[in-house]
Amino acid sequence: SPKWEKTDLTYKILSYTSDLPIRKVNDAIKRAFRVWSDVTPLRFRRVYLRQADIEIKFARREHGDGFPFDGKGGTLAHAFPPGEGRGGDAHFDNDEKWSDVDQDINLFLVAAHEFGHSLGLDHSNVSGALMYPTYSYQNPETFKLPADDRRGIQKLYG
Ligand SMILES: CC(C)C[C@H](C(=O)NO)C(=O)N[C@@H](CC(N)=O)C(=O)NCc1cccc(N)c1
Ligand SMILES: [Zn+2]
Repeated sequence: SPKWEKTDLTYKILSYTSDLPIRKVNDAIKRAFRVWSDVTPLRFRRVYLRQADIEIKFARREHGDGFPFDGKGGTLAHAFPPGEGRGGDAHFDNDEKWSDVDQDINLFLVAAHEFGHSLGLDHSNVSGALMYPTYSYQNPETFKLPADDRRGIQKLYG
């Protein structure tokens, strides 16, 4: 499966959700990247003006990549595997109710899952894994990367 051939990756946030303050979105995304940099040699740096490896945006319905979102529920977000151009990019469905700590859709958890895809991981069939296909809420304060996900990312970048 495709992987990044460099360890210093850049990301850029192109748009936001109105459900959360900008600083909380920035922080959730920063913490979601840290899930993966904590267990690999990968480093993530935010850029503001230049093009980035991983471009992040919130969008609804058709948003220019041929994979339209579907309104509230269903698909929450999607991300492209590593590569040039839109490779690595992560899009979040702006028709979801994004949350920081309570039970709506937790942005940190979804972003951590999407960035797994951005780094080259597919879905896992291990229930409880971050890369399991369906979302289940867990307290982001006590989040610990499950063993299956750590194994998967270290196989790619260990
Ligand atoms: C076919 C894909 C475009 C589905 C899409 C996904 O997997 N994106 O990465 C997605 O939004 N899946 C939902 C499935 C669902 N509505 O339950 C999901 O929760 N994925 C994000 C997610 C977040 C956090 C943890 C886990 N395990 C999954
Ligand atoms: Zn997924």
